[in-house]
Amino acid sequence: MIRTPKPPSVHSLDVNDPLSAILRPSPTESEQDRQTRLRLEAEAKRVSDRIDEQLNQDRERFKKSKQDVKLLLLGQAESGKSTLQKQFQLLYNPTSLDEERLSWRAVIYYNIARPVRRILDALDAYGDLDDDGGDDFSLEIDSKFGTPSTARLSSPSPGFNGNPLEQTSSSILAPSIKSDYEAQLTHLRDRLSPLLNAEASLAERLSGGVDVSGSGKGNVFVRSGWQARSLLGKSTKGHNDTGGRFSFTGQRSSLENSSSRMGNREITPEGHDVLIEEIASILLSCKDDIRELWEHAAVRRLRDRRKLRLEEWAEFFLDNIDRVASSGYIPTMDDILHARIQTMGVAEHIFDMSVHGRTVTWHLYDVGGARGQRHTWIPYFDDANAIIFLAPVSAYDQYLDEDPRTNRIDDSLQLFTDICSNQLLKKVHLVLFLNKTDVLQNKLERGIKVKKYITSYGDRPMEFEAVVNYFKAHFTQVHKRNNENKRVLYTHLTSVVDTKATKSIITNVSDSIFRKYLADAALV
Ligand SMILES: Nc1nc2c(ncn2[C@@H]2O[C@H](COP(=O)(O)OP(=O)(O)OP(=O)(O)O)[C@@H](O)[C@H]2O)c(=O)[nH]1
Ligand SMILES: [Mg+2]
Repeated sequence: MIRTPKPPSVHSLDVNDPLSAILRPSPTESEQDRQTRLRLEAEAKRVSDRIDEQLNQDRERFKKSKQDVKLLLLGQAESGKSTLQKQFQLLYNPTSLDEERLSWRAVIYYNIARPVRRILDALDAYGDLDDDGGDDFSLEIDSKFGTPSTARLSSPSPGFNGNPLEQTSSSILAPSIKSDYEAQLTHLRDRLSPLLNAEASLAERLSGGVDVSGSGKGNVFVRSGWQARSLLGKSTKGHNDTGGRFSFTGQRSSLENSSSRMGNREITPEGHDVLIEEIASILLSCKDDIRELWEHAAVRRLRDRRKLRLEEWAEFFLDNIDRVASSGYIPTMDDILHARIQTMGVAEHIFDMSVHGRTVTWHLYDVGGARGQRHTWIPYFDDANAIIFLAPVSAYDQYLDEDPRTNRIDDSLQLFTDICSNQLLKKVHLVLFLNKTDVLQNKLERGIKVKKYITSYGDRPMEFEAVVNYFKAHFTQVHKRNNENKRVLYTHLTSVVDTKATKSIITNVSDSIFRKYLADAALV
């Protein structure tokens, strides 16, 4: 070996290599220059070694994660994916959801402020409806529903986008009743104005200032880890006592930036969340007005006539307004399961699960289901072991926020067709949740006819079993038509807000996903 009189450089210099020639120190290099060069080279080597080490770690993690189970939750917006994710979290990493309890107040308060505004707007638009006797608009139905792969229901009445304000008012009132009614309404509006004003601040808090165009009724989208904005100093990522992990996908840096920015401004040194405490006191002071509005005969009439259609979560929180608006309110698990906030992008949740004496790491991907979010799913298809596809069977009388001409069941069927026929997903274990069965039951009890929205349903009975079987047959047919690999479709009727029932379904589904995973691993 040739020893150089000077300390070796980090670069090995080959006399024939033109790059080495450039890097070679000048023969006239002074001692001071030499020291500087050596210091810089040592620093460069340190950085380079750190990068190598990081790359090695990433490679190891990637190799190991190849052995993990990857489960995608897919389905249209509002189908229940994030709610199902919360049920997984409750089952396999319960303390993490417990730690988030307080941060859910922002969502729940938003889930109250927004419907209160919609009720007032509907009252403005329709007045004290007592005239037309008719219920909601009628729809033309496309008989193509019988062929799900091309199924499409035709447009509802022009101008409708789920917002009653966009429909024309046809209120006719006796003048004296009208003035009483208007006085009442004006009074309520005044009393509720602080809450209405708070809506925008809540939206800003939840979205971190990100405005997503095409979000339909003006709903707020959140990125994974939004809870960090309200967690009063607790971290939502990293390991915790139970070994469960929660990680962010793709958007970590912007989330962390906004989290600390907002945290500094809005959390007092005593740990009080200024904005949320302020809104809690507004709610407390107008709790009776909200109840009065919610129970008002005019509002009941608008709901009965279906001029005002509130989503299940809005009804849930307005029904529970006394409890939720009380002082010192802390959300219950049931409240958290009912809270609604739209997912943006893909959120990855990681936890360990022990099945048949083996502990395996699971990656659960909860995706945003709105049309504008669906392109973000594709990078996750390559690696997926299993999919749970959620289709809300209660949605037969609803239309997409993103496209008010598309019936939600149609959209679900079309999306399911895309998933079943996707080449990247051909070998993936496939589970179908026909979800929101409790909401379906409720709609049928209220006499909301399936036939009115889906003519092909015809005169079949307005009974739960018949309706569910009808929808199930359509999904099964889609699967059969796109099933060269003869894969099994596991179907469950679910209401994912029901913790007890969902727990047993999750256990059952996890078990079958794991068996398939082991079988595949044995073949590799
Ligand atoms: N009653 C009832 N409500 C449900 C059920 N499943 C979901 N929900 C509610 O429906 C709303 C929407 O559910 P999410 O889980 O947020 O829907 P998502 O599929 O994640 O929606 P995106 O994030 O927009 O794609 C929430 O308020 C849930 O509480 C169910 O089976 N029954
Ligand atoms: Mg979601």
